[in-house]
Amino acid sequence: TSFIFKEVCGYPLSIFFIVVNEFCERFSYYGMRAVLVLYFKYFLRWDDDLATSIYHTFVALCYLTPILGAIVADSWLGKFKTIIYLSIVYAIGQVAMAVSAIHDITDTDRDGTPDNMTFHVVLSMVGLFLIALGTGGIKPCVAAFGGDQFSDHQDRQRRTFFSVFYLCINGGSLLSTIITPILRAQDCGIHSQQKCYSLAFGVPAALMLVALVVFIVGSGMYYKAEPQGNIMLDVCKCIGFAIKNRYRHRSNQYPKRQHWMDWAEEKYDKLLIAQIKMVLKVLFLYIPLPMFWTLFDQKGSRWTLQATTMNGYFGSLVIQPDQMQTVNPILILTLVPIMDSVIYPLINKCGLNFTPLKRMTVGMLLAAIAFVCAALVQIEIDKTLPTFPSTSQSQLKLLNMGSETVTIKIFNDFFVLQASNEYFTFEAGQINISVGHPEVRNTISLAKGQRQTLLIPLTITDEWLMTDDITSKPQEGNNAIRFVNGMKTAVNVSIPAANFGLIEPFSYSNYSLIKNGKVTFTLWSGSQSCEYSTDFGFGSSYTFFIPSTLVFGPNCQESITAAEDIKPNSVHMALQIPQYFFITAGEVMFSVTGLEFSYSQAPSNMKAVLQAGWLFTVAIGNFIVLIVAELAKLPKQWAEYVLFASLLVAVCFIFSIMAYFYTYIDPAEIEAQFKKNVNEDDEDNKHKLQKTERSNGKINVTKLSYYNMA
Ligand SMILES: N[C@@H](Cc1ccccc1)C(=O)N[C@@H](Cc1ccccc1)C(=O)O
Repeated sequence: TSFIFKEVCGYPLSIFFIVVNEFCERFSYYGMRAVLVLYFKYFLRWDDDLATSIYHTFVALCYLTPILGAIVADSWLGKFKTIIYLSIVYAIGQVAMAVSAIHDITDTDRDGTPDNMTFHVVLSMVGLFLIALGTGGIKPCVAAFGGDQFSDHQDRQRRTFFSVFYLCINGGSLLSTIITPILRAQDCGIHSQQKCYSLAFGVPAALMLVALVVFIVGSGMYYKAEPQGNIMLDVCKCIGFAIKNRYRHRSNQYPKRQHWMDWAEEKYDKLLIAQIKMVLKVLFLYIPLPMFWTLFDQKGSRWTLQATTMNGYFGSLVIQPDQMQTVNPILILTLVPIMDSVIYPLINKCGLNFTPLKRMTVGMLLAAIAFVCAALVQIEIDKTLPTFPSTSQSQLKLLNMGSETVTIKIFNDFFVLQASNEYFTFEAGQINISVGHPEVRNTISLAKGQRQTLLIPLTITDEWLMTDDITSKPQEGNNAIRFVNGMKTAVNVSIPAANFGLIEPFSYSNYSLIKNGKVTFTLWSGSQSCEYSTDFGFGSSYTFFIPSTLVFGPNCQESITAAEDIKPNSVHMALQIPQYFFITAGEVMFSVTGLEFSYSQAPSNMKAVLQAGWLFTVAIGNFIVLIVAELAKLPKQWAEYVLFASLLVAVCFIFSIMAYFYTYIDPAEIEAQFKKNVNEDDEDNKHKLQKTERSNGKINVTKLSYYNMA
């Protein structure tokens, strides 16, 4: 097809539209993904399990649909039209998501909650399906279409293009993962104000429309390779015939052929057979690759969970656990230029031939190192975690509700108690406690596997109270807080985000989860009130004790005592930076190189198909996470990290052997030779090829015979 070819600094101008398109599309995808689980949980009101399963199913679907997009592009519509049509599908999906998040549409009673949840669920599921079809479908086409814009001699420029392409992906995803959570946190609505998911999905929808418009604007400048018929069907038929023919000629009387695909020669074009061999060779090399993604994709799940058990205070800045993920695109934006302009040229200068497959091998090793770092951090975290009772043990803490100190005797040990912060561990089911002078004795039954607090009353002859305490770290960096009322009157405790309710005299509230930062509690007793402020870190649990002597006034700061049930997270989130550094350095070496490798080693009519094969390794990697985590079931998280690191090192070893035997090819050169020779007889053909071999020394005999040209 005809197109206007313009070059800027040796690069086709058309790639400008392609990289801007990719920037907007990735903004759209990652922005929507950043708030998806919260949308399920808080808008659609799904439980955690359903929300995470639907989320992972969606992500997996996004990496399976590239196969569909690639087949349509390479066999039928061509990459350009496939990108246009599937981008429209994608944008419709994003708009459907934005509309599904407008609560006012079905909020007939105007109470701020949707009244017809089915409408919102169905619309958002249709939206997600269209998005998965769109994003996955265009993904292999956009990268390959970008590669198509370069001519055969522009290898260096094409490599730079793939690096810039990767930078745009990460620029877009970085911006959107920062912006959409902010948009979601705004309040919006027509009749009532609610969290603004419609805006958080609306902006990605708008960016997808921008991506589409930018791509269409560049239309006249693209080189558009024509699809060459239903290539995938031909490939399948050709492979099927080769297998059948080989089976038919299995007896020793038939001479062996160099490659099993050569058994298709009786019926199929030699060029097609050669192209299939190229694809199969690369696909075979892909077999170990999913293991890299298995580790890579855990930064979104396991590493974020790890961050929830860490301290996120960076001076006055507080980093939330899921915000640590933005370290990845930030590092990509710095590492890709450093690698391209410093590290790789330096390695070249040292005379080392750092081939794509060697880079990918090093990338895998770096990812394994990242997991060893994660394991070391986990060991540090584990040291700070409380020791919870085993199923045969009980733990007990004592809290003196009176103002006088009391002497307590448990078995034969004496304790002088104001308020205790410590849990004592017991193997026995019952313990004898003697309190005060003269002694009051009591036999306490303890619950196995539980933590409990014994509230010793003001008058020790009164009834003794036992509370059940929290036995796991609060999730997602929250703090679990409760109040014990030691007063003779009921007290109401509230904060803007929670109400602990009315706490009866000598009793206690349930735990409430609150975020980190400074919190001011307001305590009410009748018309009297006072305020108590305190700072919370991440992942702690406290029991606040309101003493009988409390005097209501402007503040009750001095009177209330805090018993620490679980210490706040003390290992700093900055310790995760080395693991992020290594996994991202690994990603640059593995993923950026792999993207370009998949393009450069693919025959011209199957470029998108090989890109889809590359993305398929991501989908398989995600499934392996589920399988290994389910099968291994290791009691310690650090051991699981070490297991994944070891598996990757083993896989990396196998890959390096496979890579050693891989011979790089120039598909364009091989295809050109086939086309040149198509009408010439065998003798003439051989003669010409020998001449080529002598003149450019690039194509070697093994390669010619492998592709059956000689
Ligand atoms: N580094 C990632 C982008 C990212 C952004 C924010 C949080 C985590 C990751 C990236 O470049 N992704 C690329 C390539 C890729 C990586 C993994 C699986 C499939 C593709 C992308 O195209 O999204």
